[in-house]
Order: sequence, then structure tokens, then C-alpha cells
Amino acid sequence: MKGLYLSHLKMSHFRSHQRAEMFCDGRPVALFGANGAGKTNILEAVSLFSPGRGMRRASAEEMTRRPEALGWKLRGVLRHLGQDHEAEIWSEGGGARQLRLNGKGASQLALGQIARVLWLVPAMDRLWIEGAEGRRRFLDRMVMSFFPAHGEVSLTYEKAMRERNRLLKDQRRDGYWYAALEAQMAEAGAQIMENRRLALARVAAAQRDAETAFPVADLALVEAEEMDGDDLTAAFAASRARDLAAGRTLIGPHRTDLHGVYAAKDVPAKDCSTGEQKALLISLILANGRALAQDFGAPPILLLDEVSAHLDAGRRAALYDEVCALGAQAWMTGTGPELFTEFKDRAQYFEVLDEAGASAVAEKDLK
Ligand SMILES: Nc1ncnc2c1ncn2[C@@H]1O[C@H](COP(=O)(O)OP(=O)(O)OP(=O)(O)O)[C@@H](O)[C@H]1O
Repeated sequence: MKGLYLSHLKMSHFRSHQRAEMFCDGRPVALFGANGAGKTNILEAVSLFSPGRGMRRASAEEMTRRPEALGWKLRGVLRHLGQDHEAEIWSEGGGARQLRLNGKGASQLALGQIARVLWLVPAMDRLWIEGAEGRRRFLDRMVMSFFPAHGEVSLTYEKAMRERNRLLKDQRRDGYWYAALEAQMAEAGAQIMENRRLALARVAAAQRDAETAFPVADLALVEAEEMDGDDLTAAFAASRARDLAAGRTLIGPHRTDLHGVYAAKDVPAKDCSTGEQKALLISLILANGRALAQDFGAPPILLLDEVSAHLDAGRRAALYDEVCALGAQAWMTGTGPELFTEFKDRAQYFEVLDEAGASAVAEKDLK
């Protein structure tokens, strides 16, 4: 029995897909088609079945099919540990995204307890090189896969911090307001830091314990020091004068960075070759998946956009073997079916077409 997969996906007026439907049996899903056919749009649709803003962090309006549609709708059946959950996600008139689970209004947290989705997309190719924000987001998605409530704790922290920053910008000096906000930030902040440490430890163990063709990536949090709630409360209070001068909060988990090292070579990830940097990310996603499978009995759904084309045939075969061993429904894209031959009959194949502005998704029997 497969632990978690999307068995049915229906898209209406979603990006380039006016109406498309797919039935999946839990095997990896290989999507092929020309550039611009709408493959990544399908991966983005799947990413919305997990908490957060989805793979492209797009607004509901951006995802509305141009030029004619006034909203969009996704319907999916998530099979989780043998049980079906029907999820409907939609936006009317480009307004806020709405969610219904099994026919009832539901929270993102409820969805996160069923659907864990991890992704690797071309925009992450420069993850190790560019600013800390992208790495922090990668880290927090990893953390959220273990602790679905992490997203809400982060929102609580950010909301209090925004209010504190407003006080700082206005050069307010009334200690009472600072203390109240800092208490909220310290409680949420300590939880964020603890979640991150625990999640990283799980991923590190899953990398160490497995046989894999991908290199081990040692990860370390770059932050001032390990702090509990009391330490953070004291640190925020002590930092007020400096923060007032800067007009914003200079310390706290919103400043944490993630440092990655190619362990066997002892080379920082940012100094590795392009292929090695990608291999390190694949290794982390696979390890994250193995840890989730152990902890929750189900591997996550994986979205691997344009990954196959960047691997040599040996590594590609290794990736497919590892995805199948994990039992994950990996959604993968490529321009042609030849990129997936190493899967043989272990994957489901779909051709994505966009002809004269009308998209179509058709299952193909390739093997
Ligand atoms: N809101 C929208 N409404 C209509 N079409 C859209 C919308 N957003 C994006 N598109 C179209 O979707 C297409 C891109 O789709 P997608 O990124 O899924 O392509 P792809 O098959 O992954 O291609 P590639 O192989 O080049 O990565 C583009 O033609 C783009 O104009």
C-alpha cells in the first residue's frame, strides 16, 4: 500500500489549463511535453495541496487562467494510509484561496496533517549562492513537513515582529508595548528554533543511515546561539537600543541562515559545481522523504521540476531507483519521454500538450 499520493487531480481555469483531469495510481508521475506546455503549472497545482503559498508563491489572481477566467478551482483526492480525503481549493474573482476538506471548510493545518509535499524547482538552482531568505524558506518547508504547525508559529512570530518594527520605526520608547510583543516573539521564536534543530537532526540521521548515490550534505544553522524563550526575551530587551537605531529587529530566528557543506569533500555548498549543488539538494529532499516515511508511515509527495534533464544517465537511474524504493509519488517533468526510460514500467506517463491555446493532459502507455 502506498502511503500518500494524489489519486485524482482536476484543474479548472488554473493557469494554462482550462480543464484537465488526471487519475494516478501512486507510481511516480512523469510529465513530458514541449516548453510552455503547462507541465510546471501541474506541479504548482499539486503543491497547493500542502499548506503555504505553493511552489511559485504566486497570488490567487496570478493563477487564474488568462484572459477570460474569473477564478480557478482544483479538486484532488489524497489517498493517505489507505484513506481517501477529498480536497477542493479555489479562488473566486482572484480573491483569497479557499479550502474544503471532505466537504467541509478546513484550515491549512488540517491539510498539512495529511499532505506533505516537498519540491525541487529550477529557481532553487542558486539556493546556496543567493541570499539567506531562499535558504530560510527551504529550511522552513523542511521543518513544516515534520511539524505542520510550524507555519502558524512562524506567522505569529512575524506578526508580532512587524508590530515591533513599526514601534522601532516610529522611534517609540514605551517599554510596556515592547515587552508585550517581545514576550510573544520569544515564545514563538523559541519554538521555531527548536523545530528547526529537531528537523535538521532527523534529516541528518536519514542521510547517514541510508545507502544513496547522492552526496551527504551537512547542514548547520547559522544563528547567534541556541536560545530558549527566556534567553530570547532577554536578548530582545537588550537589543532595543540597537534596534531603535536601525529601525528594525536585528536579532531572532528571522535572521537565521542555513549553511550547507558537501561532507565527503568538506567544501561549502556555495563553492561546489552546479551539478554538485543540485545533487546536494536532491540528497536532502530524499533524506527528508525517508525521515518522514519512518516517522509518519508515509513518504511525502515530491515535485521534481526539470531535474531529470540535468542529471547524467547513471544519476538519473539512481534517482528513479531511490524514489521507487521510498515509495513516493514523485511528479517529474521533462521535454520528452526519453528522459524517463530508466523508470520502465515503474512510472505513469502523461503527455502535456498546448495546442492553439487549449491544453490537454493524456496518459500514455510507454514503458
Ligand atoms: N494565469 C495564466 N493563464 C494562462 N496561461 C498562463 C498563466 N500563467 C502561466 N501561463 C502560461 O503557462 C505556460 C507555462 O507553463 P509551464 O511553466 O507549466 O510550462 P512547462 O511545460 O513547465 O514548460 P518548460 O518546459 O518550458 O518549463 C506559459 O505559456 C504561460 O504563458
